[in-house]
Amino acid sequence: MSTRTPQLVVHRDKELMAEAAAARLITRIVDAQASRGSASVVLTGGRNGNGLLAALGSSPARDAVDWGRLDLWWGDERFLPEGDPDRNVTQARAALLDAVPLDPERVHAMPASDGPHGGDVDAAAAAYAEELARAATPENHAPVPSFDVLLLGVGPDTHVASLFPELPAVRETERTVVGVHGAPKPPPTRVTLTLPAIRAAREVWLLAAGEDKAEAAAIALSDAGEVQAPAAGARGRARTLWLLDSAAASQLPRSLYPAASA
Ligand SMILES: O=C(O)C(O)[C@@H](O)[C@H](O)[C@H](O)COP(=O)(O)O
Repeated sequence: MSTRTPQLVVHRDKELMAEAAAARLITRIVDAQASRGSASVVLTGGRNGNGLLAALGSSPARDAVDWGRLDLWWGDERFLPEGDPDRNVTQARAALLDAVPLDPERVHAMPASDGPHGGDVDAAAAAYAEELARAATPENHAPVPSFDVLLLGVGPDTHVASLFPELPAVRETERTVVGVHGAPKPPPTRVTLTLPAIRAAREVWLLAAGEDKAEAAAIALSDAGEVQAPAAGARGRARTLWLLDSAAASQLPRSLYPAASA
């Protein structure tokens, strides 16, 4: 199987999906820390991303992670004031980050709308792109680090991060981070990694649970174009993994549905 071909794992329900994904992520982080000294993970907003973080927090294996040697980045952020309950970073802190001994210097939250760039979301996006570029090394494949795992929730319209179908952000081919204006999912103003930044990750994991994701998963895993179906363009350099529950997998063509998943 080519590394460009997404792999699928289907779980009974979203709770099991979150627990299995958390166990998988712990293993991946521990392996990366063992081989390279540190690990880097890109977090996603949304219920499934937060469900994974909560499951990770309740896993006894969480103590296997060296939390001080983990870099955390975000795939997107809702452009709201610091501490706003709708910010992805606020939700991630509540779900897990406040409970583990992370190095604050390695927690790379995206700028808030009351931060140094004020309400200028494009300047905030450019600043985050610079932060990523500073963390990249010459052997990385883009002006962003080669993230070990980049997590993405999938919207019912096939959006990932804040890359919505047909909006300019999904067509970006140069910049690694852009501001989003007029997103169909509230709030309308957001900051997002672009597909070139996402595709610099070693592994991209897409999380989808529930009936309302079934059509999106089927479209993104067929021959859809990335401008119409952004999830179709989210690929990792070494691996692309879709983690689904059975409801989200219910409309997949039989040819894609894995033979033995639980
Ligand atoms: O800021 C956000 O809302 C996101 O990062 C977004 O891309 C999310 O991951 C999907 O909309 C899936 O969300 P659910 O997991 O809640 O369905």
